[in-house]
Amino acid sequence: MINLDKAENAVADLLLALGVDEGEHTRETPRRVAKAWAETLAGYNDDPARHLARRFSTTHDPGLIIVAGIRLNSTCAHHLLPVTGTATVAYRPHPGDQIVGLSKLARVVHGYARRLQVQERIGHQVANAVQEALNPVGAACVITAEHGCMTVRGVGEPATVTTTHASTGEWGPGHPDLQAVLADHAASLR
Ligand SMILES: Nc1nc2c(ncn2[C@@H]2O[C@H](COP(=O)(O)OP(=O)(O)OP(=O)(O)O)[C@@H](O)[C@H]2O)c(=O)[nH]1
Ligand SMILES: [Zn+2]
Repeated sequence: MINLDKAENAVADLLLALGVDEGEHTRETPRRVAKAWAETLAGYNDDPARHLARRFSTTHDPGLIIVAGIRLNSTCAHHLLPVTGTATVAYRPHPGDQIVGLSKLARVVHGYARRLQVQERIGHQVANAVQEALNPVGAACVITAEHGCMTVRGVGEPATVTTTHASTGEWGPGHPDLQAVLADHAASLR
């Protein structure tokens, strides 16, 4: 849980250390930044898998379920800079198994993204949470994101985006369900 007062003091120290003072514009910046970090790291207050607890039964084979176009806002653990992009989450229940509400798959992504993260790990955490909760044939999380640490500093490659694939269960790279997931993900980026 973030300590707002300590974070505020630390940001005030940071501005001092950087030797910057923009008068009225930076006077309340330490408090603003502390509150912004509390929002950005809200995922640490959450067990994202809890969103998968409410289940619905089906009277038919639910087939392959893909939620594409989920907004991803995260923070690079190495540089504390934004990672922004799009996630796709998919799973294939066994016929007769229960399903979850579609919004919950986006909530799981948000819960893991709102932490200091590495893109590959977000995908693994999301796919594993779905696999553990529902024990489907397979689950996947595909993410395409822009890393501020590559676009606005450092190597300075503003056009780069990174795509990562995480899959569990029976879904290996050549699996037709996973190919369908990747196609939906690509379509969601257009
Ligand atoms: N695999 C992976 N690497 C990441 C991610 N986010 C940032 N990085 C990389 O983390 C690395 C940190 O490398 P360092 O050499 O320790 O840091 P640096 O000197 O700031 O590196 P540059 O970014 O190359 O300037 C960089 O190559 C980043 O591109 C991520 O989500 N996944
Ligand atoms: Zn980084």
